[in-house]
Amino acid sequence: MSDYVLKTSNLTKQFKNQVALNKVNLSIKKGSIYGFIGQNGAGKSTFIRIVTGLASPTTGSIELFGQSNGQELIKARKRIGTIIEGPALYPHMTAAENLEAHRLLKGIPGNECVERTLAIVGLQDTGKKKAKNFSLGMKQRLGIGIALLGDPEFLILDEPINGLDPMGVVEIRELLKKLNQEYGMTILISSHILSELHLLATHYGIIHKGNLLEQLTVDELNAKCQQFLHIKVNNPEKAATIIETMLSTNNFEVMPDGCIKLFDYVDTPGKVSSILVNEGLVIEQLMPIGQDLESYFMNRIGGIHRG
Ligand SMILES: Nc1ncnc2c1ncn2[C@@H]1O[C@H](COP(=O)(O)OP(=O)(O)OP(=O)(O)O)[C@@H](O)[C@H]1O
Repeated sequence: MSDYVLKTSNLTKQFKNQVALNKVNLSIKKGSIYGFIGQNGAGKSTFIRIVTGLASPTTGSIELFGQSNGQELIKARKRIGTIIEGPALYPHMTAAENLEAHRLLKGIPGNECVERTLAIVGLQDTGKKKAKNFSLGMKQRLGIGIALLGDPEFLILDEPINGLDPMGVVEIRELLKKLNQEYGMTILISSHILSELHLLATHYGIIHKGNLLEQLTVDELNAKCQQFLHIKVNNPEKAATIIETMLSTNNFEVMPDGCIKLFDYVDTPGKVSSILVNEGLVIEQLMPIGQDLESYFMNRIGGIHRG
């Protein structure tokens, strides 16, 4: 059994004079939450449409649950749950009625799944309230509920957080975490804002102008974005002792060249410098280094440097 739910090989989509995807080799590990990041027009929707079978590639191939051809690939696609172009809700129906209508459309036997799904997405207490009166976050959760009918193993969501208020973002994040951790679902979620996927994705893929620039794990991304104070003094050993005793932290590293990376006090460099100076050290350099997630993304795609 492959460890991967999805693997693409040189996936390319060319519209008349526009290359929407250029030889994309993307892989998604079973059990991961894969954050697919790219600006508007980067190629995310085109990628998702090909994976879900709504469009075909110009060249290249996809392997889904180990299947890449004909009927087997069609069968493998039945193991995907997705929201295509916004949740297909019936505005005059309640949450339960919406789920029931979609259950019948999908030909899923037995209506027990309706109550179960309502509970999973946290809409079990919405009673007679019609979908048109739901908040955006609730609508999105109902859309995810519809995608969950049929017990998919792989959930694909195109910009599900787009336009939600902060509360809605938290609701969706918590729901997706639950689906991943409690139900073992693998999730592909696209966004044009990297920081939206922070605290959620375990893996990231950055796409720009149809090219997959980088795939990295959350630990690799955090390491790249880690902020620290870069300190260069005349006596690093003494500085290390002072940091430990007077700043009560050992969250620092003395580098081979004698420079110190201090991972605490990044927002209060003045406190660090005054203590070091008071203890008689000469500071040659002391500055915060590192970047936030959004700056990393912008730098990676060649945008403006804000870090
Ligand atoms: N049917 C089409 N015909 C021609 N060009 C298309 C078509 N669909 C997409 N494109 C182009 O392909 C590129 C990638 O579009 P795509 O919708 O995949 O990007 P995206 O990352 O999903 O962005 P968005 O979030 O804006 O949808 C864009 O330049 C877009 O204009």
